Amino acid sequence: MAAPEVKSSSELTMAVLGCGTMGISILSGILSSLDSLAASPSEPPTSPPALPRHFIATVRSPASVSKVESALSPLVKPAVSTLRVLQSTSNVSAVSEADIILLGCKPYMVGSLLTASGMKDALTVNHTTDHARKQKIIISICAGVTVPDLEAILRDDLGLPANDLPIVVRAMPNTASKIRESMTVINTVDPPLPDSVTELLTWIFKQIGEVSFLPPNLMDACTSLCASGTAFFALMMEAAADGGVAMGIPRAEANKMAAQTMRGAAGLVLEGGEHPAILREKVSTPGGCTIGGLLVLEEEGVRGAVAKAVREATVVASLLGGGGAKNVNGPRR
Ligand SMILES: NC(=O)C1=CN([C@@H]2O[C@H](COP(=O)(O)OP(=O)(O)OC[C@H]3O[C@@H](n4cnc5c(N)ncnc54)[C@H](OP(=O)(O)O)[C@@H]3O)[C@@H](O)[C@H]2O)C=CC1
Ligand SMILES: O=C(O)[C@@H]1CCC=N1
Repeated sequence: MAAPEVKSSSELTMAVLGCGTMGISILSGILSSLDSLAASPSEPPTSPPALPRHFIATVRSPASVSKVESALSPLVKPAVSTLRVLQSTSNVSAVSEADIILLGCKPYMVGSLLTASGMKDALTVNHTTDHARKQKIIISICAGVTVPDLEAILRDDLGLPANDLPIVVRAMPNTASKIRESMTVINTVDPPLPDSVTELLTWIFKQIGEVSFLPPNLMDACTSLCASGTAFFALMMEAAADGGVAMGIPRAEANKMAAQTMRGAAGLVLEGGEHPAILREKVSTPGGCTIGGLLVLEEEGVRGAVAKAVREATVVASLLGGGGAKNVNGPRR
């Protein structure tokens, strides 16, 4: 664990407030990426002028401090990056020190965390220095919490003057950030973010996977398709492996075969440029086993069920910012 260091102008500090499953996944990806960049310095420079190299992660409990330290410390390389893992009592000092603040807490915690005593000073722009350099960037990955929600908390609840508001960004990554295979959607805003901020955001999220920019009205659907989607595909993978086990394949082999087959199908679409429907047809020999299996899936309504799950999770996601959804799946069905 490295101690805080004097930063050069090309080094930014990023604080992750609430470094749980997602915070660990995102920091794992970024730390690995910084290490790879340092290992291949001859590559053409495509990075923004200043990169996040100093990281502060906060969590509530001492047990989580140990968990985050053991997950991330092996990825911190001296001369490349530094990391401090602190308890939530240090949220304000972490924000004070940071250029970029990633909100990785649960959606219902955002209000209390951003209005903690001392947070106003920690977030206030220092007008005695260069404004552009000192305006902090808050990136929220919290499901259902919109940019206007965050700005209202900062302006109305915390009392920050409008011209002192940090730059607020909503992004939706997924847990595959950990292996740098996230699908992250960044919420576009009007007026657009400054180019330098877009460049920095793109760099951050490109280090952990693919990045798309979409308007705010689609962010809940993106949360469902990309973030919850990891769990949806995991369930399908598990179901396919179960079928294999039922037909005699050992569990470990079945899990590996299901996962690699899913990866292969995804690769044919993403890298091979194949449309999913054409891919499905190419595998379906007339009178063969694939069409037999596919028709069972259609008769059982799998297509409709999967699409309905994406629609349902979109609705639930939209309710998470206002204190949480009650009776998930209850009143809407
Ligand atoms: N899980 C996912 O796949 C995805 C989640 N998201 C969003 O990401 C956010 C985080 O989700 P996830 O990582 O699953 O949640 P976790 O529960 O894994 O992580 C939340 C973290 O917040 C910490 N925490 C609690 N209170 C405080 C506090 N006052 N100050 C600082 N830290 C605190 C917790 O610490 P402790 O462990 O000590 O309680 C924990 O480490 C959510 O808003 C969710 O909507 C977005 C995309 C995908
Ligand atoms: O289920 C949830 O609420 C979180 C947000 C997106 C993925 N997991």
